[in-house]
Amino acid sequence: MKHRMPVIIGIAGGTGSGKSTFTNRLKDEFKDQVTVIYHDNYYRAHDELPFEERKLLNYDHPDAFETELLLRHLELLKAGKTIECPTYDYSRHNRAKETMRIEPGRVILLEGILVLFDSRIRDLLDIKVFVDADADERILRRILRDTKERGRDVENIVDQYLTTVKPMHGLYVEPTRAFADIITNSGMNDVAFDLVRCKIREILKA
Ligand SMILES: Nc1ncnc2c1ncn2[C@@H]1O[C@H](COP(=O)(O)OP(=O)(O)O)[C@@H](O)[C@H]1O
Ligand SMILES: Nc1ccn([C@@H]2O[C@H](COP(=O)(O)O)[C@@H](O)[C@H]2O)c(=O)n1
Repeated sequence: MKHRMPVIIGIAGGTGSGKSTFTNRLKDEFKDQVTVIYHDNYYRAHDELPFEERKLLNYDHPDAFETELLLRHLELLKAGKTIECPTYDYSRHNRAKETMRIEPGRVILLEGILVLFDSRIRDLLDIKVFVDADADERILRRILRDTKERGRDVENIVDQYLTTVKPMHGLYVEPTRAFADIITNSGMNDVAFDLVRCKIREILKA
């Protein structure tokens, strides 16, 4: 049977905006019919640096990501090939040893703060979503999440937010809203969810 190119849906937005919430709702709905790729898994490996230096790096600048690898992987998936996706360990600020095999599916969700930043990635996206939320809500959510799930303490989260997360958001994340086809005010917004859900159903039926 002829291979059909996967449709790639980019889900962008600031930290804590609700990207994963939105993505997970779609994954729950479509299960194995959609594949999720987390941009965070493409953070560069920094085995050459000790932990104390890795924790001070700027993780909100586009250069923090290995974009060439992500591009290559998206091209391979588009060509119907399987990829070995890297995985990331936030508690060590480094790429993990394990990789994840990803088979080419009909629909790929690509989620991350900067998935709409690079024009080469953007060109591979068929639908672009930007999840929006007020900065105060985002940082509060991040504090709760990162202390529970990413092995961080509040002092470190606040310091990182003020030195890199907030300024990079204004410079690199926020401007990509202009590229979005759909802007939603929350990952829990049912209308936006329904729009994307209908679109995916249509693609899977075709
Ligand atoms: N609309 C919302 N109302 C309340 N909590 C939310 C909402 N959206 C997300 N959250 C919570 O905030 C945290 C961060 O959301 P998440 O979807 O992981 O954001 P992102 O992937 O954009 O960083 C999670 O714990 C999530 O459950
Ligand atoms: N070692 C790292 C790598 C990334 N981050 C932060 O993750 C944020 C992106 O993930 P979201 O789920 O919040 O969208 C980004 O803002 C980085 O600052 C980190 O803290 N440490």
